[in-house]
Amino acid sequence: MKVLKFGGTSVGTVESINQVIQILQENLNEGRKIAVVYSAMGGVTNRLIEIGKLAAASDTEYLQLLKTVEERHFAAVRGLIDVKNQSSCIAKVKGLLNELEDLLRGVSLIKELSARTNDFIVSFGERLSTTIITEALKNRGIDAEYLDARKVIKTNDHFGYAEVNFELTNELIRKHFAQTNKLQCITGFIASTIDGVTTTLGRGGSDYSGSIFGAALNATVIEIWTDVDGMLTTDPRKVKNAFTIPTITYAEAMELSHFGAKVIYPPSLTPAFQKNIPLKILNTFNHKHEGTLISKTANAKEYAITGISSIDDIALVNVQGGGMMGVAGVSAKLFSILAANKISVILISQASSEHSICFAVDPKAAYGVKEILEEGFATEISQGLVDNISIEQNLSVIAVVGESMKSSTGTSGKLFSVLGKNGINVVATAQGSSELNISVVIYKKDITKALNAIHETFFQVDGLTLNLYLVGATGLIGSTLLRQIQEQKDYLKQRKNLNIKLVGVMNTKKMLLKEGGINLENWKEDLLENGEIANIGSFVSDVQDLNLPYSVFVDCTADKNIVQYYHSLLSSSVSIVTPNKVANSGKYEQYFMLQKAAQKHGVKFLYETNVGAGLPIINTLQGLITSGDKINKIEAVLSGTLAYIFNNFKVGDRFVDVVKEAKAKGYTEPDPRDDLSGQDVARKILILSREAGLKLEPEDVKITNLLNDACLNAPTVEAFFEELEKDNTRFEKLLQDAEANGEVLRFIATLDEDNHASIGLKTVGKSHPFFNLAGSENIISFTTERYKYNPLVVKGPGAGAEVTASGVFADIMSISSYLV
Ligand SMILES: NC(=O)C1=CN([C@@H]2O[C@H](COP(=O)(O)OP(=O)(O)OC[C@H]3O[C@@H](n4cnc5c(N)ncnc54)[C@H](OP(=O)(O)O)[C@@H]3O)[C@@H](O)[C@H]2O)C=CC1
Ligand SMILES: N[C@@H](CC=O)C(=O)O
Ligand code: NA
Repeated sequence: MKVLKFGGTSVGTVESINQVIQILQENLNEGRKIAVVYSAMGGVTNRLIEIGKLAAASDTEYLQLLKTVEERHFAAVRGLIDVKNQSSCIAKVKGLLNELEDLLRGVSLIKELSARTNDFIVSFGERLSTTIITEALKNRGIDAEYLDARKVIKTNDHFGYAEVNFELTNELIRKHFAQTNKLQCITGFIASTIDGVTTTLGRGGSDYSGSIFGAALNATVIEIWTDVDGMLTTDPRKVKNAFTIPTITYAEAMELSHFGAKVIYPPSLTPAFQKNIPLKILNTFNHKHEGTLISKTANAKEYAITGISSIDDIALVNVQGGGMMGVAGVSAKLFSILAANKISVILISQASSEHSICFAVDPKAAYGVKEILEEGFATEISQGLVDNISIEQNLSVIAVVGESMKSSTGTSGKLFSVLGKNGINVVATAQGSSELNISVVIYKKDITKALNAIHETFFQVDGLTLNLYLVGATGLIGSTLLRQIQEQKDYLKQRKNLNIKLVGVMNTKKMLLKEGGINLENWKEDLLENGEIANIGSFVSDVQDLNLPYSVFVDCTADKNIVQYYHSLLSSSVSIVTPNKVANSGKYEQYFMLQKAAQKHGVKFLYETNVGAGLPIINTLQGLITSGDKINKIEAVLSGTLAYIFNNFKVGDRFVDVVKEAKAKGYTEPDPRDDLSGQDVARKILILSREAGLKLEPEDVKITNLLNDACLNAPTVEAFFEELEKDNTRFEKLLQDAEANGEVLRFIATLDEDNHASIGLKTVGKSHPFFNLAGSENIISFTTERYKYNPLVVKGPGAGAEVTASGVFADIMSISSYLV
């Protein structure tokens, strides 16, 4: 024998009831013996409760609502049963509705609605749906019979949540089934007292009915048919990669549903669990899907956890007091007060110092709880043993559930690390000693982010996803970066199980954000066609409001204003990667604050390309410092542009043409004067000095500038080129003088032994290590305590789109390995 139970949505419409009939027909075709329990049509129970209340208030609107209930059931009859057979079913339905109407008239006359009457009113929901389905089955030639569960399920008179007399109920069910071979169509949710007064079975009522019948009949399985594909790893409305858990234990299912998984209400399935009858959660609307099998022992698990559930809205009550320490009985008293007042506690956490106990309750109950406790602990409060009962609202709880936690280590470590790296503050935590569940209380605003991050980390269904926001997307570095990511996408997916999802792009004119991701193949057209007017302030707030896990903000501009948003982004746990040097070369205080903000919020602020583009300079320097070395001196060629210019400028050439060439090759700053004025190199040596541990300010760097005032003050880049053309002889002379001595021109940055930073144009001879540089090559020589006699040297192309974008890309990649 198999017991099937169909919920409200499964019997909610003609189409869905047809699905139900098909499922039953398939079972019968296979020769299975089945019994079937039905809920009321979806929404009808609530409607009946509303109607009852209106009637008790003598509000005649109940009659209109009753009409809609009536119409819905008649429509079902018309849709399910052939015209020639409809009349007897219509008569039955009409009979029930008349009875209900009489009852409601009585309620409206006496203006009173007891729990007992309410149970009777709602019982019509299941009686109507089951009557219609039974007739529909008969109409299709199935030998079905209506069974009003009130005949066999016997309870006490706790109306609304009646308790079952199992001895009597089991006997009546068995007796009834022994007498009939017809397919039993059973009303869920309802029962009656021994005297025949209608009762209901409380929350999860129809599941409970299914379980009662399954247990009484020793069913091989109880199938709970609903509108989802079984129990999911987490809430699919919040996490799109949630998937069906194929097998789960009773205990896990209990835990998951205690913390909000709404598919079933396991306490109501206890009769089945006690008899070790497996349960299946199946989808009426996708009936070939395997669903979830709930049994005593589940199959070996692929993952460290089984599922994640959450309650969006909870409040924490914190009872605190120095006097609680070592005073026996405070928590006993606390929980007996809560129990006496029927306050249901979602989670409890007590510090081992016993200084405070906090517990989670429904937010609606929280202030009532505070009052009750203040009254209950009045003496302790007056004696100073309990000094504070406080409430914190706007919280959510997440429970990570799984029996495998018992046998594997590191689950909680991983959980807290995921939360930490995504800047999700844990307000309270509890772990059951059964090691079946770890619960964390977090701020409500972080719930979706937390569920996604935890789900991605533990299940890695579709790999881990970095959410990327790029400002400066249409620029040289930005667009090269997007092309490189696009080219590398498949490799990252296959080899690293990593996705880079471009969520936002922006330039000076437009901005575009898509939570689901912007296609890397046509992002430019998309931005142009669908982008809104650019506004960096609202772009940043959108990033913060989306609050996606593993977020990285990439600034590929040379803009000064964007930098003011860095701190706020890092504080919202968004990592930053940037080739833009402005943030790190402004006031020392700003540089320092950004470093601190990243550390504090568990995110990364990476800027390898600030110096020498993709060359590993910042990382090398950081490695030296963190491993305890001390920098004595840095000497470097740090401008790709100036290196290129002085490698290619020949006597007889126009200096301005070589500068234009460097620009065309993508080496210069958006405004090449930043390079020629020494500004760009000054920024770089300042950043290196700071990385080396010095608190230098921009004005501490001594600059020898290459440009005259006319060039510096030219209003546009074009006008600057015109001025530069006029200054050709000066550059030619510099070159001729150098060549006369067999030397070359090099723009060199130095941090000397006395911690003085300076930059300027120098001539170097053949024996100097900087003599042989080609193209846009940079060279950085670190003399340190450990590299005292022979400096550590990094050399290679230090500018250009490909090498810079790949340096930015490498920083993004290093964030991914830190986060996972
Ligand atoms: N070129 C190189 O070799 C290296 C460059 N860098 C650094 O990389 C950064 C980018 O350089 P590069 O790509 O050459 O510069 P580009 O001028 O080519 O690109 C700059 C991009 O930033 C956008 N932008 C500028 N201001 C804003 C703003 N306020 N809001 C939104 N978008 C803005 C521009 O938009 P729009 O397209 O609308 O103009 C453009 O897309 C610079 O900071 C540079 O110092 C670092 C190392 C090496
Ligand atoms: N304009 C810069 C680019 C790298 O920072 C340079 O020329 O080095
Ligand atoms: Na670099």
